[in-house]
Amino acid sequence: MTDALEIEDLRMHFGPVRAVDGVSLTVPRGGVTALVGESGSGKSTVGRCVVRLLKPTSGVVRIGGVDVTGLSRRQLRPHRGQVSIVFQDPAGSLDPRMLVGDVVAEPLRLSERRLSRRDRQQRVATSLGQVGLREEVARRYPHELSGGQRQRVSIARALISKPALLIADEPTSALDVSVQASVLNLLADLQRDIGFACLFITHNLSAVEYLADEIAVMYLGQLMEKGPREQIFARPAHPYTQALLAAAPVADPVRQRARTPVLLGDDLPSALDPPSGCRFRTRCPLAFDKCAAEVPPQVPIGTGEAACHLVGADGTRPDVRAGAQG
Ligand SMILES: Nc1ncnc2c1ncn2[C@@H]1O[C@H](COP(=O)(O)OP(=O)(O)OP(=O)(O)O)[C@@H](O)[C@H]1O
Repeated sequence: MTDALEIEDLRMHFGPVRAVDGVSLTVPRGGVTALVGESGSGKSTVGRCVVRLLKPTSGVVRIGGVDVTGLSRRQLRPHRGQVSIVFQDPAGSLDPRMLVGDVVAEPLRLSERRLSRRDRQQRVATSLGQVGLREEVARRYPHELSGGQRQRVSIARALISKPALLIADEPTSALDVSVQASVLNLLADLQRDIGFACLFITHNLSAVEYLADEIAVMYLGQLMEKGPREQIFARPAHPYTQALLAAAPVADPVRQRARTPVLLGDDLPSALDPPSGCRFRTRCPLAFDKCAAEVPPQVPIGTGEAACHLVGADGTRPDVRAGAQG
């Protein structure tokens, strides 16, 4: 069966800025793939290419097996309802002059243009109900709602067209810490109940521990590692994944103590002038000559793959924690 989303060798260059520089990943039907990495690594740009807010410089994006990369706006129309996006900042992504009901109904005007007014209202009510909001919220304006309620409205709007694929771009990062978990749980419940596929974009690896089936780790426009969630958490192969895991806050204090913190001290280098060879080498405690000279290929490890010269085809993995100590 075809995947809900296939991305092949995607590149998005803004002039000299190589924001995305050869990314390949898939989201299986009904599955969740998390795209994880620090701010500025190019995650949002990948999401925007998938929903075609950006036209990729090169590469292929297939949604439900259909190559949408070269399609014009008009040719894209029949596929519009297939994929939706939820952004980080609900205040910025909801039109303040529109009533919530109209905001939520808007995607239907594109994907199901012949729907009667009554059917549309019914769909709005159903969609609001799914995200735990009462029907009368439809007659309010976005600014009359709390941040968490506004993000629920964004989710209702994204799901009203019954998309096969949802792009969730840091959907909880702009919210009060107190409501982040409830919105995350809502998305997880909806995903399980409705069964849409999801590309979940986040800088916070621990946020996806219970949500993602697959994890792809991105650094400066490229993937460092990808694989099944259990493997990424239990046996991370790439030094960058290991560093991210060591830096991620965990709820379990026993595991917290068992980890040696690895400092990702310096900021991300610029996508304007990325390091030669392995892009992570300038911050990697294990870097050696070869890392500057040669771009590491993706090597299969377990059921995933990692791009590191220290990952062996026989399954050997570097250990950043040991390296940092020694
Ligand atoms: N329209 C644009 N024009 C020029 N550069 C851009 C544009 N959009 C993004 N970039 C650059 O591309 C790189 C990746 O940005 P992107 O927003 O995709 O990263 P991110 O990992 O999603 O980070 P964040 O979580 O902060 O959004 C950054 O260096 C950013 O400055």
